[in-house]
Amino acid sequence: TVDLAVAWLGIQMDNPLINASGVMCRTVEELEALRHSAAGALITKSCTLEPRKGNPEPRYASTALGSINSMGLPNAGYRYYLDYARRYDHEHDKPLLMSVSGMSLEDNLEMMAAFDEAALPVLVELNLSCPNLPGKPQIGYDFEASARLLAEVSKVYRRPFGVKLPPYFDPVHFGEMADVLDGCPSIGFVTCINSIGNGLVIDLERESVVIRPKDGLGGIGGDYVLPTALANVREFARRLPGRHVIGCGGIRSGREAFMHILAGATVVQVGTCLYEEGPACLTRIRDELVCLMQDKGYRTLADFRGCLRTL
Ligand SMILES: O=C1NC(=O)NC(C(=O)O)N1
Repeated sequence: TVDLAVAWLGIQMDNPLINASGVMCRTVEELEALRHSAAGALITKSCTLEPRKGNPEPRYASTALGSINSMGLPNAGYRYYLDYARRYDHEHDKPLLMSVSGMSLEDNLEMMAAFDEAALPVLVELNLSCPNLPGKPQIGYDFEASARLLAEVSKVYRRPFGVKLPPYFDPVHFGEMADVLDGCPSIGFVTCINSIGNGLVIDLERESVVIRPKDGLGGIGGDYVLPTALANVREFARRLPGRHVIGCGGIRSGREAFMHILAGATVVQVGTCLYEEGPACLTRIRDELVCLMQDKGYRTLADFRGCLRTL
């Protein structure tokens, strides 16, 4: 029989599926639905110091091959998610991860210090890659700013944490960001990838863009991003052997989940597919992954993790 269990950074999951931060995780109701789903763990919507309404709508659209979004970090503020984490039954329930995405270095430090003070058995994923804040660049594309932020965060948050990275598209950049992360001992995991930023989807009939913010520019997710996501997973897993990589991008069946793990991912996150299909997709993907492993003769995820063949 197949065993999907994963133990990493002090948490135990009975399967490797997590929601991607931002999808179905902004309210307690959504988080509770995820907690009752087949997800092996759940992660909260990236939080900011104060609540945010986010960008003007329409700010999400689906396409035949995936999605485009410019949500603009709508969230209830970090205190709301910290409160949910305080009430959470960490000992008996599935692991809870928290995503943090401050609007400034100071905001990130204030939130991370609060999370440190709370000393909850959660894993924090620091978002370096939101592409949808007008006028603000993705920190993950500024290697020096990323290094400074991680050094400062490590001083106020004294436990291992992770980062959500944007996609990189050049081996030199994989190397530069891996060097930044290698230089920060607190980084226990990296999540590759966030949406591919600032794409443009056009509605041919209306001869129009499909989302309002930034004249139609938004983060791309879904089938479009799978090859880029797999490349980032494999390249960071190779360069950071002592850290975990969470694979995110283009997963909509057991097949892509298998590919991400084959490329080196410890566990995987599901975004666009979860948004479009709802939490039942996690049951489907989990079962598809089991069947695929059975067909291939694998009993555990470790039997094939990181074993992608080259030619
Ligand atoms: O990090 C993020 N990635 C996205 O694709 N969208 C959200 C957002 O816009 O809130 N944030």
